[in-house]
Amino acid sequence: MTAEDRERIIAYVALGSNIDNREYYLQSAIAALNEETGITVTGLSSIYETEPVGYVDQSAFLNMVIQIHTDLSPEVLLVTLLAIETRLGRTRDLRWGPRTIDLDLLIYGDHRLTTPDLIIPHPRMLERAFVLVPLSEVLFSRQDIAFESISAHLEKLEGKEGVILWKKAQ
Ligand SMILES: Nc1ncnc2c1ncn2[C@@H]1O[C@H](COP(=O)(O)OP(=O)(O)OP(=O)(O)O)[C@@H](O)[C@H]1O
Ligand SMILES: Nc1nc2c(c(=O)[nH]1)N=C(CO)CN2
Repeated sequence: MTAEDRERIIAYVALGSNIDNREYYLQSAIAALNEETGITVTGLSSIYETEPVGYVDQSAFLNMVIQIHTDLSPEVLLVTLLAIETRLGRTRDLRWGPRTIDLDLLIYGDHRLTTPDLIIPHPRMLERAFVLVPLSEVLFSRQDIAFESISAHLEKLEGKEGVILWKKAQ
């Protein structure tokens, strides 16, 4: 089977960071994903500054969601996400604790999957406004943009322009 024969799946990945430099980690993760064979970044949400949820005694997060086109299987895609997290200094000291970068696979086409290592759709995404708000944005208004414009989009972060301070409703 050639690359052309393989099915291209549209998938959505959530990004989160709450260790400085948060913008650097988001940008680096998006660039790393786009450089992977079998992954093309095709859309992105705005970046939202959000209060920590779950374990609350930690710094505010930057969160966003991206759309990708991929011909990787869900399992290989997950391994790729975990490898990029590790390359960007992610450690796992505390569940839901501070992280340089968190990459969660939210949706993979219309597939449903439950294995010990991977659940799709992401089991906690419907409880998380910091996922649902940017996911809605990328689903409904920002599809299919060119990667070149992603860098321009992220440059807007300098001086915090374009960062929306958003607090979870109680
Ligand atoms: N859809 C998914 N996306 C990412 N990881 C998943 C998914 N389903 C299951 N996992 C598993 O969850 C494990 C732990 O992920 P991670 O350390 O990023 O969790 P977390 O971000 O702290 O918490 P949460 O899972 O609530 O977002 C991963 O190693 C992976 O095997
Ligand atoms: N605001 C916010 N809170 C969180 C986040 C996150 O990305 N943003 N991630 C968590 C574990 O996945 C736990 N809590």
